[in-house]
Amino acid sequence: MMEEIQTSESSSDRINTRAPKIVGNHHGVLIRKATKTYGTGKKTCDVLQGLDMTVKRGSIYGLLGASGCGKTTLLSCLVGRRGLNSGEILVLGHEPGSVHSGVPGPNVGYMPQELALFGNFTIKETLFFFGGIYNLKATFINSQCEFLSKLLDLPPCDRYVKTLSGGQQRRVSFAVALFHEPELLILDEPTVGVDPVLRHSIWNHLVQQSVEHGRTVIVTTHYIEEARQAHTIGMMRSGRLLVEDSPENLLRKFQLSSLEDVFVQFCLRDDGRHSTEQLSLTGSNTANCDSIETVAPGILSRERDVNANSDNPSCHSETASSRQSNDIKNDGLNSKESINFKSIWPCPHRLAVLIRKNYLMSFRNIGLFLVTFLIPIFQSAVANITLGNEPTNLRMAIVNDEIDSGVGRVCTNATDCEYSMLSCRYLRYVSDNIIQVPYENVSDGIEAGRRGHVWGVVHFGRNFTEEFEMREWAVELENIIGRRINVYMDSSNQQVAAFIQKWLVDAYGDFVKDFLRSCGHNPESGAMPLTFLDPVYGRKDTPFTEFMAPGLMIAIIYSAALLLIAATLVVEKEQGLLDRSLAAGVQMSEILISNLTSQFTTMVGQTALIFLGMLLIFKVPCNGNLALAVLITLLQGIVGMCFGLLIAVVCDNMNGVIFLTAANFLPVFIMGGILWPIEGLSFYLRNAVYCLPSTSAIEALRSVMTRGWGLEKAVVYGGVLVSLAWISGLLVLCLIVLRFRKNFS
Ligand SMILES: Nc1ncnc2c1ncn2[C@@H]1O[C@H](COP(=O)(O)OP(=O)(O)OP(=O)(O)O)[C@@H](O)[C@H]1O
Repeated sequence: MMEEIQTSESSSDRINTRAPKIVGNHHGVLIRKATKTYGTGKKTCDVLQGLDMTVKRGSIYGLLGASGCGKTTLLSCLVGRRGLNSGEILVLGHEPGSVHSGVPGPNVGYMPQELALFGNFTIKETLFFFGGIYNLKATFINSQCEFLSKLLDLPPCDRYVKTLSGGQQRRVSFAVALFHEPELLILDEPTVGVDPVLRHSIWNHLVQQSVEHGRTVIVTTHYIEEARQAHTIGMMRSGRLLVEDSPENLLRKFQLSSLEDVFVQFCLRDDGRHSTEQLSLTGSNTANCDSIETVAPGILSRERDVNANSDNPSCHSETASSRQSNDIKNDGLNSKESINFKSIWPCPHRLAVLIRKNYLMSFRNIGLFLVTFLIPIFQSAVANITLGNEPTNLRMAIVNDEIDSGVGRVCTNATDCEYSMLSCRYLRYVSDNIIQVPYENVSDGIEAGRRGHVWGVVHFGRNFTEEFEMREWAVELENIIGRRINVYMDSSNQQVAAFIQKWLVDAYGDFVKDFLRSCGHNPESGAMPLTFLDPVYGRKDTPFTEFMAPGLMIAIIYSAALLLIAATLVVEKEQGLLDRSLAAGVQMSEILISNLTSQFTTMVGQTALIFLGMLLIFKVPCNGNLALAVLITLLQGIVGMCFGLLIAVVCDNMNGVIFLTAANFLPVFIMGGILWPIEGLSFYLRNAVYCLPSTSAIEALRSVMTRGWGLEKAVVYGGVLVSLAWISGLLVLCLIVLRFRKNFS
């Protein structure tokens, strides 16, 4: 069946841009003196310790070893996802990552331990995604889909991956590694969670691939006995290969019936530092890494016993380096291959496939898609509804000693020029936002304030009106005190206290003017000789929302862009999707660009909605050029995306993303002048906050929206330039971190 398909889908139908076939090398994989370390300082973990490995081209190599001995690390080095600290690797005759290797790329099929599948894709879409990365033709992908469905007993190809059982998903993952018919298959535990019948058929297929098609297969498994079907078995322990031989030879030499027993024998010898013939076949090395806690089923307990019997688990010195040096020369390990700059340049067809994937993922998750747009609208609505409004229903205790009903001193609604109960007349001018609650005396009012029943006490003396009447000639201190309105405030809430204070002062001005008018005087004669005329910019009563709106809009767009891109990439990282894509030949720069592109369209939509809401629903004016305001906001969104990219390349899990996003938000926006003017900061801090990514842009947007300024003003073009500088700086930083992490991860 397989042959039929391969014949019918011959070369012209298949891969358009496969890497050139490697000729003249009889090794599928050759590794010499590989060392790999994780961490630094005291936390250093030596995972590979001078490991040597030889995999014949066209053979199946079963890599066995306890959990944590470094198998996955070794495989990730083979596919070019990690670099060695020292030592050398040749894959299909070339260094992984070199121009002609096709690894990472179409020459390798990599099945990581994680599922590494897009849950919202169908099986067919999954194959088409990876097929697109390899630039395969649709007819070939379709035929492979049909063939592998039968071979691996896959559900119908239009089933969504997330709806499949665990075992079915693993088979799809296996199919993804196989379907483009790579030269080299690297399979990290492909048979986990697969039933025995299917496991049998998978191994048969692997044998067929190697025997009939000359493909090289490296497979790790915890089911040691199934590895009997491999041509060579490598038994790995603590970052070294204990032995490398055919299963038959191993069983014969030890006169044992199971490979599991052979493995235990090797572990025992390793721990006992016995130099055996078998051990001398490979170059074994030095120190042990960390403790290996779990091992494969069946050998777990025995491995533990072995370790328990050993006083000193460190390992042997090497033996077979002379044999290897010949191999190294023959295989050209010493000649470093250059990494062509062109090969890391983004490739248009892969970019297109990645961008399409991003859009498809967004549309498939319709809930998330809607939330992506609704959250910014919701946030701006909440901010507009809750911030900047005047507080209402504020209870104030009124202690009016003028009132004495026993002698007829009661409040009236008098509006004429009569000096009578002026305290009551003043209170009529106090804003309705204040609820006036009469109290008998000042101490009761203050006690009510202490209990939180009122926001303060307004006290009028018994002779308030009389002293007010005498004001023209009242120069004695007691007259002045007598006409005072004494206010005791609960100033625990600075905003509320400030409002009440303003309303009481305003009420006094209105009261005096009205009284003077009723007495035939010019009302302005009682006004303060300080007048605020029409403002240069803004309005006399500019609401707080207008001050806050520019910062708020930037904050919403910036943080949404940051979180979305960081979360998307880190989730792909966590699920192994990123590793699989990179092993398929996708460049990290392509992943970054494709994410920037697809997230940009989302951000444009979010920006449009926020501007519509702010301008049309919440009536925030934009006195300047609207296009300029949108540009400044979008640039800040891109800054947020670049920050998100940086967070994604630094963090390996969502906890890190959440932590860094939260840590980033507060300083950027609170110090950036979104809620409080930065003029309120100390001199040094005020200059320092301009180094934050959003401070200048918020000022620029505020100047455009409220002052109507344009790009000719330094504040405005400064905001644009600072955003551009941050974008470039963050992208460069991303690339540096990526290079650093590739070399040191
Ligand atoms: N990114 C990393 N940073 C630090 N240590 C790591 C990292 N990845 C793996 N390790 C450590 O390296 C050692 C080898 O891990 P690796 O995943 O290669 O083992 P393995 O043989 O594949 O195990 P298993 O069979 O359980 O998958 C382990 O001790 C692991 O904790």
